Amino acid sequence: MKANYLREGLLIVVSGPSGVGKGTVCSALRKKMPELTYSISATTRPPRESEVDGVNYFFKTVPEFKKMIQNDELIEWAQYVGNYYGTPRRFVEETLASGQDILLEIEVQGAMQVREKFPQGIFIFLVPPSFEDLKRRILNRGTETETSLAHRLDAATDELKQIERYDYVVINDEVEQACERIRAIITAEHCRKDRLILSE
Ligand SMILES: Nc1nc2c(ncn2[C@@H]2O[C@H](COP(=O)(O)OP(=O)(O)O)[C@@H](O)[C@H]2O)c(=O)[nH]1
Ligand SMILES: Nc1ncnc2c1ncn2[C@@H]1O[C@H](COP(=O)(O)OP(=O)(O)O)[C@@H](O)[C@H]1O
Repeated sequence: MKANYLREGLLIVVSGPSGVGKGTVCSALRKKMPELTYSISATTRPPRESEVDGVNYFFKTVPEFKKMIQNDELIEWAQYVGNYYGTPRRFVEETLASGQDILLEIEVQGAMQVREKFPQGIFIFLVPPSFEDLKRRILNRGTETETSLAHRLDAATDELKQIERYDYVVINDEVEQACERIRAIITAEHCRKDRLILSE
C-alpha cells in the first residue's frame, strides 16, 4: 500500500464557492505549473459562449450523464444549481498511476466524495476575502441570471461552513498570490512524500 502511494502522483483538489475564483486561479496555476495535469469534468450545464467541449468540460445530456453514473465512470458527481457535474474516473486513475500530479477543480459536495475515496489527496479550500467580494465577482463575471446568482450565493453560505474539512485554506485576494500559495502547498506536499520515501 505504502509503496503504491509513493509511486503515484498527487491528487490535488481545489474547491470553494462559485465565483471565488477557482477557474481563474487554476488556469493561472496551470501556466505556472505546466507539469500539473488537469481533470476535465463532465457536466449537463449548457456551454457558455467561450467554452469548448473537451477543453473546459465534456458537455453531456442528462441521459448521457446518468449513463456515466450507472457505468461507474465517475469518481464523484454532484447536482449543483440544477445541473450535474462529475469527474471522469479513468483519466484521474491513469494520471496518478503514471506518477503525474492531477488537479481537480470541483464544488464542495464532490470534494468530500473524493476525500472518502482518496484519503491521501490534498484538499484546498479557496475563500474570498469577504462575502461582498464574492457577490461582486459573480456579478462582474456577467454569466448568471438573477435567480442563478441568488442560488449560487445561497450555496456559498453553506459551502463556506465546510472549511474545517479541508487540509488548507487559501484566501483569493490577488490571483497571483493565491496561485503562489497553492504552488507552495504542492511543493511542501512533494517534500512530505520525499521524507516518507527516504525514511523507509
Ligand atoms: N462535484 C463536481 N463539481 C464540479 C465539477 N466540475 C466543476 N464543478 C463545480 O461546479 C460548480 C459550477 O461550475 P460552473 O457551472 O462551471 O460555474 P462557475 O464555477 O461558477 O464558473 C463550480 O463550483 C465548479 O467548481 C465536477 O466534476 N464535480
Ligand atoms: N483575486 C481576484 N480578485 C478579483 N477578481 C477575481 C479574483 N479571482 C477571480 N476574480 C474574478 O471573479 C470572477 C469569478 O471567477 P471564476 O474564476 O469564474 O470563479 P469560480 O470558478 O470559482 O466560479 C471572474 O470574473 C474573475 O475574473
